[in-house]
Amino acid sequence: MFRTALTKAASYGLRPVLTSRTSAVAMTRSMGHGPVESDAEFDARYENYFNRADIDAWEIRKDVESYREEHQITVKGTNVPEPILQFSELNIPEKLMKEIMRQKYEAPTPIQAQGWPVALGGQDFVGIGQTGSGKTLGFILPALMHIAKQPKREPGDGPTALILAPTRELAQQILKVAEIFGKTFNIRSACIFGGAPRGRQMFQLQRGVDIVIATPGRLIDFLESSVTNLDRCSYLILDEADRMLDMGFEPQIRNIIERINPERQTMMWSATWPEEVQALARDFLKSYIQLNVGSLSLSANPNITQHVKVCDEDEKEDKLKELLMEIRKEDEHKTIVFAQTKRKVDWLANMLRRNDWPVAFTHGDVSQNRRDLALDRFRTGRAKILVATDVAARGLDVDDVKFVINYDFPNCVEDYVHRIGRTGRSGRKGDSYTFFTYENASLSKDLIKVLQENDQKIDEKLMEMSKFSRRGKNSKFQQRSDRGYGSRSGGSYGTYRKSNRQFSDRDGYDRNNSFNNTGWRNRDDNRGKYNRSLHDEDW
Ligand SMILES: Nc1ncnc2c1ncn2[C@@H]1O[C@H](COP(=O)(O)OP(=O)(O)OP(=O)(O)O)[C@@H](O)[C@H]1O
Repeated sequence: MFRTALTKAASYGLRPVLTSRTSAVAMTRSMGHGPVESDAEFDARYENYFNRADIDAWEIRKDVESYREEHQITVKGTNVPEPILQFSELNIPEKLMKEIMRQKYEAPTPIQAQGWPVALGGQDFVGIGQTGSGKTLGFILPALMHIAKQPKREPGDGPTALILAPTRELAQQILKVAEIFGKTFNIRSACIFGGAPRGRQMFQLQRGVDIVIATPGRLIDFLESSVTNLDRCSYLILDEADRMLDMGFEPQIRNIIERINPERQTMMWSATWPEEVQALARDFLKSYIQLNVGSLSLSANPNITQHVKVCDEDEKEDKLKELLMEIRKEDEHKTIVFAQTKRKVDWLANMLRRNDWPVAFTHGDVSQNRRDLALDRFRTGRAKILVATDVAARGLDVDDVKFVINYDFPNCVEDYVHRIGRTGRSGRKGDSYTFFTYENASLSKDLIKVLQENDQKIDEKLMEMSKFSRRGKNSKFQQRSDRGYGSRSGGSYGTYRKSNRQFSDRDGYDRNNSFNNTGWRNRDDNRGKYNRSLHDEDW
Protein backbone atom coordinates (compact mmCIF):
# COMPACT_ATOMS: atom_id res chain seq x y z
CA MET A 1 0.00 0.00 0.00
CA PHE A 2 2.83 2.32 0.95
CA ARG A 3 4.63 1.71 -2.31
CA THR A 4 1.45 2.33 -4.30
CA ALA A 5 0.95 5.66 -2.60
CA LEU A 6 4.52 6.70 -3.34
CA THR A 7 4.34 5.62 -6.97
CA LYS A 8 1.07 7.43 -7.53
CA ALA A 9 2.33 10.55 -5.83
CA ALA A 10 5.49 10.51 -7.92
CA SER A 11 3.41 10.19 -11.08
CA TYR A 12 1.65 13.42 -10.15
CA GLY A 13 5.02 15.04 -9.76
CA LEU A 14 4.21 15.69 -6.12
CA ARG A 15 5.80 14.88 -2.88
CA PRO A 16 4.13 11.72 -1.55
CA VAL A 17 1.41 12.16 1.00
CA LEU A 18 0.15 9.74 3.56
CA THR A 19 -3.39 8.67 3.68
CA SER A 20 -3.47 5.53 5.73
CA ARG A 21 -2.17 4.65 9.11
CA THR A 22 0.18 2.03 7.72
CA SER A 23 1.73 4.33 5.16
CA ALA A 24 1.93 7.13 7.70
CA VAL A 25 3.95 4.97 10.02
CA ALA A 26 6.20 3.72 7.25
CA MET A 27 6.78 7.21 5.89
CA THR A 28 7.44 8.64 9.32
CA ARG A 29 10.10 6.01 9.86
CA SER A 30 11.77 6.61 6.57
CA MET A 31 11.75 10.38 6.53
CA GLY A 32 12.33 11.64 10.03
CA HIS A 33 9.97 12.52 12.79
CA GLY A 34 6.66 14.22 13.27
CA PRO A 35 6.19 17.34 15.32
CA VAL A 36 5.29 15.61 18.59
CA GLU A 37 7.39 12.80 19.90
CA SER A 38 10.11 10.71 18.36
CA ASP A 39 8.75 8.69 15.45
CA ALA A 40 9.27 5.29 17.02
CA GLU A 41 7.68 6.35 20.27
CA PHE A 42 4.73 8.01 18.62
CA ASP A 43 4.15 5.24 16.13
CA ALA A 44 4.35 2.52 18.69
CA ARG A 45 1.84 4.25 20.91
CA TYR A 46 -0.64 5.43 18.33
CA GLU A 47 -0.32 2.76 15.65
CA ASN A 48 -3.84 1.87 16.62
CA TYR A 49 -6.10 4.78 17.43
CA PHE A 50 -8.45 2.70 19.51
CA ASN A 51 -8.22 0.91 22.83
CA ARG A 52 -9.91 -2.25 21.73
CA ALA A 53 -9.08 -3.88 25.04
CA ASP A 54 -11.30 -1.49 26.97
CA ILE A 55 -13.67 -3.92 28.63
CA ASP A 56 -16.37 -1.42 29.52
CA ALA A 57 -16.41 -0.11 26.03
CA TRP A 58 -16.70 -3.60 24.66
CA GLU A 59 -19.67 -4.22 26.88
CA ILE A 60 -21.36 -1.13 25.49
CA ARG A 61 -20.22 -1.99 22.02
CA LYS A 62 -22.48 -5.01 22.00
CA ASP A 63 -25.19 -2.52 21.48
CA VAL A 64 -23.72 -0.58 18.61
CA GLU A 65 -26.79 -0.97 16.48
CA SER A 66 -29.10 0.36 19.14
CA TYR A 67 -26.69 3.30 19.68
CA ARG A 68 -26.93 4.10 15.99
CA GLU A 69 -30.67 3.76 16.12
CA GLU A 70 -31.05 5.88 19.23
CA HIS A 71 -29.01 8.72 17.73
CA GLN A 72 -30.43 8.36 14.24
CA ILE A 73 -27.01 7.56 12.81
CA THR A 74 -27.19 6.44 9.20
CA VAL A 75 -24.07 5.34 7.38
CA LYS A 76 -23.55 4.68 3.70
CA GLY A 77 -20.44 3.10 2.23
CA THR A 78 -18.36 -0.02 2.63
CA ASN A 79 -16.31 -1.16 5.62
CA VAL A 80 -17.80 1.36 7.96
CA PRO A 81 -16.08 1.08 11.33
CA GLU A 82 -18.08 0.87 14.55
CA PRO A 83 -18.63 4.04 16.55
CA ILE A 84 -16.59 4.71 19.67
CA LEU A 85 -18.88 5.29 22.58
CA GLN A 86 -16.47 6.64 25.17
CA PHE A 87 -13.39 8.82 25.06
CA SER A 88 -11.48 6.01 26.76
CA GLU A 89 -11.77 4.05 23.53
CA LEU A 90 -9.61 6.60 21.77
CA ASN A 91 -5.91 5.91 21.88
CA ILE A 92 -4.66 9.47 21.61
CA PRO A 93 -1.82 11.27 23.38
CA GLU A 94 -2.49 11.91 27.03
CA LYS A 95 -2.19 15.67 26.71
CA LEU A 96 -4.89 15.71 24.08
CA MET A 97 -7.14 13.56 26.24
CA LYS A 98 -6.50 15.88 29.19
CA GLU A 99 -7.56 18.84 27.07
CA ILE A 100 -10.80 17.04 26.18
CA MET A 101 -11.40 16.40 29.86
CA ARG A 102 -10.57 20.00 30.69
CA GLN A 103 -13.40 21.00 28.37
CA LYS A 104 -15.65 18.84 30.58
CA TYR A 105 -16.92 16.81 27.65
CA GLU A 106 -18.41 13.62 29.01
CA ALA A 107 -18.65 11.53 25.87
CA PRO A 108 -18.18 11.93 22.15
CA THR A 109 -21.23 13.45 20.47
CA PRO A 110 -22.86 11.01 18.01
CA ILE A 111 -21.20 12.64 15.00
CA GLN A 112 -17.81 12.36 16.72
CA ALA A 113 -18.56 8.82 17.92
CA GLN A 114 -19.14 7.59 14.38
CA GLY A 115 -17.07 10.20 12.51
CA TRP A 116 -13.75 9.72 14.33
CA PRO A 117 -13.29 6.03 13.49
CA VAL A 118 -13.97 6.83 9.83
CA ALA A 119 -11.79 9.93 9.68
CA LEU A 120 -8.95 8.36 11.66
CA GLY A 121 -9.09 5.39 9.32
CA GLY A 122 -8.03 7.71 6.48
CA GLN A 123 -11.21 7.38 4.43
CA ASP A 124 -12.93 10.13 2.50
CA PHE A 125 -15.99 11.14 4.34
CA VAL A 126 -19.12 13.25 4.34
CA GLY A 127 -20.45 14.17 7.78
CA ILE A 128 -23.90 15.65 8.12
CA GLY A 129 -24.96 16.48 11.64
CA GLN A 130 -27.26 18.97 13.26
CA THR A 131 -26.11 22.44 14.16
CA GLY A 132 -24.20 22.55 17.43
CA SER A 133 -23.40 18.84 17.40
CA GLY A 134 -19.62 19.13 17.70
CA LYS A 135 -18.57 18.80 14.07
CA THR A 136 -15.58 21.11 14.51
CA LEU A 137 -13.77 18.85 16.97
CA GLY A 138 -15.10 16.04 14.77
CA PHE A 139 -12.65 17.04 12.06
CA ILE A 140 -9.96 18.78 14.16
CA LEU A 141 -9.05 15.77 16.29
CA PRO A 142 -8.36 13.46 13.31
CA ALA A 143 -6.50 16.36 11.65
CA LEU A 144 -4.16 16.59 14.65
CA MET A 145 -3.51 12.86 14.65
CA HIS A 146 -2.94 12.94 10.89
CA ILE A 147 -0.47 15.79 11.14
CA ALA A 148 1.38 14.22 14.03
CA LYS A 149 2.22 11.28 11.80
CA GLN A 150 3.61 13.31 8.92
CA PRO A 151 7.27 14.00 8.24
CA LYS A 152 8.68 17.07 9.92
CA ARG A 153 7.77 20.33 8.29
CA GLU A 154 10.72 21.91 6.45
CA PRO A 155 11.20 25.62 5.68
CA GLY A 156 9.11 26.51 2.63
CA ASP A 157 6.61 23.71 3.23
CA GLY A 158 2.94 24.55 3.04
CA PRO A 159 0.33 23.22 5.48
CA THR A 160 -0.50 19.54 5.93
CA ALA A 161 -4.17 20.20 6.66
CA LEU A 162 -6.37 22.69 4.87
CA ILE A 163 -9.81 23.64 6.11
CA LEU A 164 -11.93 25.77 3.80
CA ALA A 165 -14.79 27.71 5.35
CA PRO A 166 -17.25 30.25 3.96
CA THR A 167 -16.80 33.17 6.36
CA ARG A 168 -14.03 34.69 8.42
CA GLU A 169 -16.13 34.33 11.59
CA LEU A 170 -16.42 30.62 11.06
CA ALA A 171 -12.75 30.34 10.08
CA GLN A 172 -11.72 32.19 13.24
CA GLN A 173 -13.89 29.96 15.35
CA ILE A 174 -12.38 26.81 13.82
CA LEU A 175 -8.96 28.33 14.51
CA LYS A 176 -9.80 28.59 18.20
CA VAL A 177 -10.63 24.89 18.38
CA ALA A 178 -7.51 24.00 16.37
CA GLU A 179 -5.39 26.10 18.74
CA ILE A 180 -6.90 24.77 21.96
CA PHE A 181 -6.35 21.15 21.00
CA GLY A 182 -3.35 21.67 18.69
CA LYS A 183 -1.19 23.28 21.37
CA THR A 184 -0.95 19.92 23.08
CA PHE A 185 0.97 18.73 19.97
CA ASN A 186 2.82 21.95 19.17
CA ILE A 187 0.78 22.07 16.01
CA ARG A 188 0.63 25.51 14.46
CA SER A 189 -2.49 26.87 12.81
CA ALA A 190 -3.24 30.04 10.90
CA CYS A 191 -6.41 31.69 9.76
CA ILE A 192 -6.42 33.21 6.28
CA PHE A 193 -9.31 35.41 5.22
CA GLY A 194 -10.01 38.51 3.19
CA GLY A 195 -10.83 41.94 4.56
CA ALA A 196 -7.90 41.93 6.97
CA PRO A 197 -4.32 43.13 6.37
CA ARG A 198 -2.24 40.60 4.46
CA GLY A 199 0.99 41.18 6.39
CA ARG A 200 0.38 39.10 9.48
CA GLN A 201 -1.22 36.28 7.54
CA MET A 202 1.69 36.25 5.10
CA PHE A 203 4.18 36.16 7.97
CA GLN A 204 2.42 33.18 9.55
CA LEU A 205 2.37 31.25 6.28
CA GLN A 206 6.01 31.97 5.56
CA ARG A 207 7.06 30.98 9.07
CA GLY A 208 5.30 27.66 8.47
CA VAL A 209 2.03 26.22 9.74
CA ASP A 210 0.51 22.76 9.95
CA ILE A 211 -3.14 23.73 9.62
CA VAL A 212 -4.50 26.50 7.43
CA ILE A 213 -8.10 27.51 7.95
CA ALA A 214 -9.09 29.75 5.08
CA THR A 215 -11.80 31.42 3.13
CA PRO A 216 -11.15 30.62 -0.54
CA GLY A 217 -10.44 34.06 -2.04
CA ARG A 218 -7.54 35.16 0.16
CA LEU A 219 -5.97 31.70 0.06
CA ILE A 220 -5.86 31.77 -3.75
CA ASP A 221 -4.22 35.15 -3.50
CA PHE A 222 -1.43 33.70 -1.39
CA LEU A 223 -1.14 30.59 -3.55
CA GLU A 224 -0.84 32.62 -6.72
CA SER A 225 1.77 34.89 -5.25
CA SER A 226 3.66 31.79 -3.99
CA VAL A 227 3.47 32.87 -0.37
CA THR A 228 2.47 29.30 0.37
CA ASN A 229 1.73 26.10 -1.51
CA LEU A 230 -0.36 22.99 -1.09
CA ASP A 231 2.27 20.47 -2.17
CA ARG A 232 2.33 18.88 1.24
CA CYS A 233 -1.37 19.07 1.94
CA SER A 234 -2.90 15.65 2.54
CA TYR A 235 -5.94 16.41 4.71
CA LEU A 236 -8.66 18.59 3.23
CA ILE A 237 -11.85 19.69 4.92
CA LEU A 238 -14.66 21.60 3.27
CA ASP A 239 -16.74 23.01 6.08
CA GLU A 240 -20.22 24.29 5.18
CA ALA A 241 -19.54 23.67 1.50
CA ASP A 242 -23.10 24.55 0.51
CA ARG A 243 -22.65 28.05 1.89
CA MET A 244 -19.39 28.41 -0.03
CA LEU A 245 -21.17 27.46 -3.26
CA ASP A 246 -23.94 29.83 -2.35
CA MET A 247 -21.47 32.66 -2.04
CA GLY A 248 -20.14 31.91 -5.52
CA PHE A 249 -16.88 30.29 -4.39
CA GLU A 250 -17.19 27.18 -6.57
CA PRO A 251 -14.49 28.20 -9.11
CA GLN A 252 -12.12 29.11 -6.27
CA ILE A 253 -12.81 25.84 -4.46
CA ARG A 254 -12.11 23.88 -7.63
CA ASN A 255 -8.97 25.93 -8.27
CA ILE A 256 -7.70 25.16 -4.76
CA ILE A 257 -8.57 21.47 -4.78
CA GLU A 258 -6.90 20.94 -8.12
CA ARG A 259 -3.62 22.06 -6.56
CA ILE A 260 -3.76 19.33 -3.92
CA ASN A 261 -2.35 15.86 -4.38
CA PRO A 262 -5.22 13.48 -5.24
CA GLU A 263 -3.83 11.06 -2.66
CA ARG A 264 -5.17 13.32 0.04
CA GLN A 265 -7.96 12.52 2.48
CA THR A 266 -10.97 14.72 1.77
CA MET A 267 -13.93 15.37 4.01
CA MET A 268 -17.02 17.53 3.82
CA TRP A 269 -18.96 18.57 6.91
CA SER A 270 -22.20 20.46 7.23
CA ALA A 271 -25.60 20.50 8.86
CA THR A 272 -27.29 20.48 5.46
CA TRP A 273 -26.59 18.54 2.30
CA PRO A 274 -28.25 20.03 -0.74
CA GLU A 275 -27.86 18.59 -4.21
CA GLU A 276 -25.27 20.98 -5.58
CA VAL A 277 -22.87 20.00 -2.79
CA GLN A 278 -23.45 16.34 -3.53
CA ALA A 279 -22.21 17.05 -7.05
CA LEU A 280 -19.04 18.61 -5.63
CA ALA A 281 -18.56 15.54 -3.43
CA ARG A 282 -18.87 13.26 -6.46
CA ASP A 283 -16.15 15.27 -8.21
CA PHE A 284 -13.67 15.52 -5.39
CA LEU A 285 -14.12 12.64 -2.99
CA LYS A 286 -13.00 9.10 -3.68
CA SER A 287 -15.42 6.34 -2.74
CA TYR A 288 -16.52 7.92 0.47
CA ILE A 289 -18.45 7.04 3.58
CA GLN A 290 -21.45 9.20 4.27
CA LEU A 291 -22.57 9.68 7.80
CA ASN A 292 -25.84 11.31 8.73
CA VAL A 293 -26.79 12.07 12.29
CA GLY A 294 -30.45 12.96 12.62
CA SER A 295 -33.09 12.87 9.99
CA LEU A 296 -32.05 12.22 6.40
CA SER A 297 -34.34 15.02 5.28
CA LEU A 298 -33.48 18.62 5.95
CA SER A 299 -34.16 19.09 9.64
CA ALA A 300 -33.41 21.46 12.45
CA ASN A 301 -31.82 20.66 15.77
CA PRO A 302 -34.59 19.06 17.89
CA ASN A 303 -33.50 21.08 20.93
CA ILE A 304 -34.95 24.17 19.32
CA THR A 305 -38.62 25.03 19.65
CA GLN A 306 -39.57 26.78 16.43
CA HIS A 307 -42.23 29.47 16.31
CA VAL A 308 -43.38 30.96 13.04
CA LYS A 309 -45.57 34.03 12.78
CA VAL A 310 -47.29 34.89 9.53
CA CYS A 311 -47.54 38.67 9.34
CA ASP A 312 -47.22 41.72 7.12
CA GLU A 313 -43.95 43.48 6.59
CA ASP A 314 -45.11 46.63 8.34
CA GLU A 315 -46.19 44.71 11.44
CA LYS A 316 -42.73 43.33 12.05
CA GLU A 317 -41.19 46.30 13.81
CA ASP A 318 -43.80 46.44 16.57
CA LYS A 319 -43.92 42.67 16.84
CA LEU A 320 -40.15 42.60 17.28
CA LYS A 321 -40.23 45.16 20.08
CA GLU A 322 -43.01 43.25 21.85
CA LEU A 323 -41.16 40.00 21.49
CA LEU A 324 -37.91 41.47 22.83
CA MET A 325 -39.76 42.91 25.82
CA GLU A 326 -41.00 39.42 26.66
CA ILE A 327 -37.64 37.83 26.02
CA ARG A 328 -35.96 40.36 28.32
CA LYS A 329 -38.02 39.01 31.23
CA GLU A 330 -36.18 35.71 30.96
CA ASP A 331 -33.11 35.16 33.15
CA GLU A 332 -31.09 34.14 30.13
CA HIS A 333 -32.01 36.17 27.10
CA LYS A 334 -29.11 36.40 24.71
CA THR A 335 -30.67 36.82 21.27
CA ILE A 336 -29.59 36.98 17.63
CA VAL A 337 -31.82 38.89 15.24
CA PHE A 338 -31.27 38.05 11.57
CA ALA A 339 -32.14 40.41 8.75
CA GLN A 340 -31.68 39.88 5.07
CA THR A 341 -29.63 42.90 4.02
CA LYS A 342 -26.82 44.99 5.43
CA ARG A 343 -28.94 48.13 5.35
CA LYS A 344 -31.71 46.42 7.21
CA VAL A 345 -29.23 45.33 9.86
CA ASP A 346 -28.01 48.93 10.22
CA TRP A 347 -31.55 50.14 10.49
CA LEU A 348 -32.61 47.52 13.02
CA ALA A 349 -29.54 48.10 15.18
CA ASN A 350 -30.17 51.88 15.20
CA MET A 351 -33.85 51.43 15.90
CA LEU A 352 -33.17 49.07 18.81
CA ARG A 353 -30.44 51.29 20.22
CA ARG A 354 -32.77 54.26 20.17
CA ASN A 355 -35.08 52.10 22.26
CA ASP A 356 -32.28 51.42 24.76
CA TRP A 357 -31.53 47.85 23.82
CA PRO A 358 -27.92 46.71 24.33
CA VAL A 359 -27.22 45.86 20.71
CA ALA A 360 -24.19 44.82 18.68
CA PHE A 361 -24.37 44.34 14.95
CA THR A 362 -22.38 42.75 12.18
CA HIS A 363 -22.48 42.32 8.41
CA GLY A 364 -20.17 42.17 5.42
CA ASP A 365 -19.59 45.92 5.19
CA VAL A 366 -18.51 46.29 8.79
CA SER A 367 -14.73 46.48 9.16
CA GLN A 368 -12.90 43.46 10.51
CA ASN A 369 -12.09 45.17 13.81
CA ARG A 370 -15.65 46.22 14.39
CA ARG A 371 -16.94 42.76 13.49
CA ASP A 372 -14.56 41.22 16.02
CA LEU A 373 -15.59 43.79 18.59
CA ALA A 374 -19.29 43.19 18.00
CA LEU A 375 -18.88 39.44 18.42
CA ASP A 376 -16.80 39.97 21.51
CA ARG A 377 -19.43 42.25 23.09
CA PHE A 378 -22.06 39.65 22.30
CA ARG A 379 -20.04 36.70 23.58
CA THR A 380 -19.20 38.41 26.84
CA GLY A 381 -22.81 39.55 27.30
CA ARG A 382 -22.12 43.30 27.19
CA ALA A 383 -24.52 43.28 24.25
CA LYS A 384 -27.42 40.91 24.79
CA ILE A 385 -28.66 41.27 21.23
CA LEU A 386 -26.70 40.70 18.05
CA VAL A 387 -28.29 41.93 14.83
CA ALA A 388 -26.72 40.28 11.80
CA THR A 389 -26.98 39.19 8.21
CA ASP A 390 -26.16 35.62 7.27
CA VAL A 391 -22.48 36.23 8.03
CA ALA A 392 -23.46 35.01 11.50
CA ALA A 393 -25.70 32.20 10.31
CA ARG A 394 -23.13 29.43 10.02
CA GLY A 395 -20.96 27.90 12.64
CA LEU A 396 -21.15 30.78 15.12
CA ASP A 397 -20.85 29.09 18.50
CA VAL A 398 -21.93 31.25 21.41
CA ASP A 399 -23.14 28.72 23.91
CA ASP A 400 -25.66 30.82 25.83
CA VAL A 401 -27.71 32.10 22.89
CA LYS A 402 -31.29 31.36 23.96
CA PHE A 403 -33.27 32.98 21.18
CA VAL A 404 -32.95 33.46 17.45
CA ILE A 405 -35.31 35.83 15.68
CA ASN A 406 -35.67 35.81 11.92
CA TYR A 407 -36.85 39.34 11.34
CA ASP A 408 -36.63 38.51 7.66
CA PHE A 409 -36.91 35.01 6.32
CA PRO A 410 -33.72 33.86 4.54
CA ASN A 411 -33.38 32.92 0.87
CA CYS A 412 -33.79 29.21 1.47
CA VAL A 413 -34.75 26.78 4.20
CA GLU A 414 -31.19 25.48 4.58
CA ASP A 415 -30.19 28.96 5.73
CA TYR A 416 -33.18 28.94 8.08
CA VAL A 417 -31.91 25.70 9.65
CA HIS A 418 -28.41 27.13 10.09
CA ARG A 419 -29.64 30.44 11.47
CA ILE A 420 -31.86 28.94 14.13
CA GLY A 421 -29.03 26.53 14.89
CA ARG A 422 -27.22 29.37 16.68
CA THR A 423 -29.31 28.35 19.67
CA GLY A 424 -29.89 24.90 21.16
CA ARG A 425 -26.18 24.08 20.93
CA SER A 426 -24.29 21.41 22.80
CA GLY A 427 -27.49 19.78 24.09
CA ARG A 428 -29.05 23.00 25.48
CA LYS A 429 -32.57 24.19 24.69
CA GLY A 430 -33.45 27.24 22.65
CA ASP A 431 -36.30 28.98 20.85
CA SER A 432 -36.53 30.51 17.41
CA TYR A 433 -39.09 33.10 16.29
CA THR A 434 -39.65 33.74 12.63
CA PHE A 435 -41.62 36.45 10.88
CA PHE A 436 -42.98 35.03 7.66
CA THR A 437 -44.61 37.33 5.11
CA TYR A 438 -46.48 36.97 1.86
CA GLU A 439 -43.21 37.65 0.05
CA ASN A 440 -41.84 34.43 1.47
CA ALA A 441 -44.81 32.34 0.36
CA SER A 442 -42.78 30.35 -2.18
CA LEU A 443 -40.78 28.87 0.71
CA SER A 444 -43.79 27.95 2.83
CA LYS A 445 -43.88 24.30 1.75
CA ASP A 446 -40.20 23.83 2.48
CA LEU A 447 -40.58 25.50 5.84
CA ILE A 448 -43.56 23.34 6.74
CA LYS A 449 -41.53 20.21 6.00
CA VAL A 450 -38.79 21.37 8.36
CA LEU A 451 -41.35 22.13 11.08
CA GLN A 452 -43.05 18.77 10.59
CA GLU A 453 -39.72 16.94 10.82
CA ASN A 454 -39.53 18.00 14.47
CA ASP A 455 -43.24 17.88 15.23
CA GLN A 456 -43.52 21.63 15.63
CA LYS A 457 -46.87 23.34 15.62
CA ILE A 458 -47.78 24.88 12.31
CA ASP A 459 -49.71 28.10 11.93
CA GLU A 460 -52.87 27.58 9.91
CA LYS A 461 -52.05 30.67 7.91
CA LEU A 462 -48.77 29.13 6.91
CA MET A 463 -50.60 26.02 5.75
CA GLU A 464 -53.01 28.17 3.82
CA MET A 465 -50.17 30.07 2.22
CA SER A 466 -48.49 26.87 1.12
CA LYS A 467 -51.56 25.93 -0.92
CA PHE A 468 -50.92 28.92 -3.14
CA SER A 469 -47.22 28.29 -3.40
CA ARG A 470 -46.08 26.46 -6.50
CA ARG A 471 -42.77 25.32 -5.08
CA GLY A 472 -42.38 22.42 -2.75
CA LYS A 473 -38.76 21.48 -2.81
CA ASN A 474 -35.52 23.06 -1.75
CA SER A 475 -34.88 25.19 -4.77
CA LYS A 476 -32.59 27.74 -3.30
CA PHE A 477 -30.89 28.89 -6.47
CA GLN A 478 -34.23 29.41 -8.06
CA GLN A 479 -35.27 31.44 -5.04
CA ARG A 480 -32.32 33.69 -5.39
CA SER A 481 -32.92 34.48 -9.02
CA ASP A 482 -36.55 35.30 -8.78
CA ARG A 483 -36.83 37.27 -5.60
CA GLY A 484 -38.07 40.78 -6.19
CA TYR A 485 -35.83 43.81 -6.00
CA GLY A 486 -36.64 47.16 -4.50
CA SER A 487 -40.34 46.72 -4.15
CA ARG A 488 -42.46 49.03 -2.04
CA SER A 489 -41.30 49.29 1.55
CA GLY A 490 -43.51 49.09 4.57
CA GLY A 491 -43.24 50.60 8.06
CA SER A 492 -40.50 52.88 9.23
CA TYR A 493 -37.84 50.82 7.52
CA GLY A 494 -39.48 51.94 4.27
CA THR A 495 -39.04 55.56 5.26
CA TYR A 496 -35.49 54.88 6.36
CA ARG A 497 -34.75 53.20 3.07
CA LYS A 498 -36.13 55.99 0.99
CA SER A 499 -34.15 58.55 2.96
CA ASN A 500 -30.95 56.57 2.72
CA ARG A 501 -29.41 57.54 -0.58
CA GLN A 502 -26.69 54.94 -0.26
CA PHE A 503 -29.20 52.15 -0.13
CA SER A 504 -28.18 49.65 -2.73
CA ASP A 505 -28.65 46.14 -1.47
CA ARG A 506 -31.56 44.16 -2.66
CA ASP A 507 -34.37 43.19 -0.39
CA GLY A 508 -37.57 42.14 -2.07
CA TYR A 509 -39.35 41.27 1.14
CA ASP A 510 -41.12 44.45 2.04
CA ARG A 511 -44.13 44.46 -0.20
CA ASN A 512 -47.18 45.81 1.59
CA ASN A 513 -49.35 42.93 0.83
CA SER A 514 -51.90 42.11 3.48
CA PHE A 515 -51.93 38.38 3.41
CA ASN A 516 -53.76 38.04 6.66
CA ASN A 517 -54.64 39.78 9.86
CA THR A 518 -54.52 36.83 12.16
CA GLY A 519 -53.06 36.74 15.61
CA TRP A 520 -49.89 34.89 16.53
CA ARG A 521 -50.13 31.19 16.71
CA ASN A 522 -50.52 29.39 20.01
CA ARG A 523 -47.39 28.34 21.78
CA ASP A 524 -46.75 24.83 22.81
CA ASP A 525 -47.17 25.37 26.52
CA ASN A 526 -45.48 22.48 28.22
CA ARG A 527 -42.17 24.17 28.77
CA GLY A 528 -42.32 25.90 32.12
CA LYS A 529 -41.59 29.44 33.14
CA TYR A 530 -40.53 30.94 29.86
CA ASN A 531 -43.52 29.46 28.19
CA ARG A 532 -45.94 31.10 30.55
CA SER A 533 -44.38 34.53 30.44
CA LEU A 534 -43.90 34.91 26.70
CA HIS A 535 -47.42 35.76 25.64
CA ASP A 536 -48.89 32.31 25.26
CA GLU A 537 -51.70 33.38 23.06
CA ASP A 538 -49.44 35.05 20.57
CA TRP A 539 -46.89 32.48 19.38
N1 LIG B 1 -18.07 15.76 22.97
C1 LIG B 1 -18.60 16.92 23.30
N2 LIG B 1 -19.37 17.04 24.40
C2 LIG B 1 -19.94 18.21 24.75
N3 LIG B 1 -19.79 19.37 24.05
C3 LIG B 1 -19.05 19.31 22.93
C4 LIG B 1 -18.42 18.11 22.50
N4 LIG B 1 -17.75 18.38 21.35
C5 LIG B 1 -17.95 19.69 21.08
N5 LIG B 1 -18.72 20.26 22.03
C6 LIG B 1 -19.19 21.67 22.12
O1 LIG B 1 -20.36 21.78 21.31
C7 LIG B 1 -20.47 23.11 20.82
C8 LIG B 1 -20.87 23.09 19.35
O2 LIG B 1 -19.83 22.52 18.61
P1 LIG B 1 -19.50 22.98 17.11
O3 LIG B 1 -19.36 24.45 17.05
O4 LIG B 1 -18.38 22.14 16.65
O5 LIG B 1 -20.87 22.57 16.40
P2 LIG B 1 -21.17 22.30 14.86
O6 LIG B 1 -21.72 20.94 14.76
O7 LIG B 1 -19.97 22.63 14.03
O8 LIG B 1 -22.34 23.37 14.60
P3 LIG B 1 -22.69 24.22 13.28
O9 LIG B 1 -23.27 23.27 12.28
O10 LIG B 1 -23.68 25.19 13.77
O11 LIG B 1 -21.41 24.83 12.83
C9 LIG B 1 -19.13 23.79 21.07
O12 LIG B 1 -19.30 24.75 22.08
C10 LIG B 1 -18.22 22.68 21.53
O13 LIG B 1 -17.30 23.12 22.51
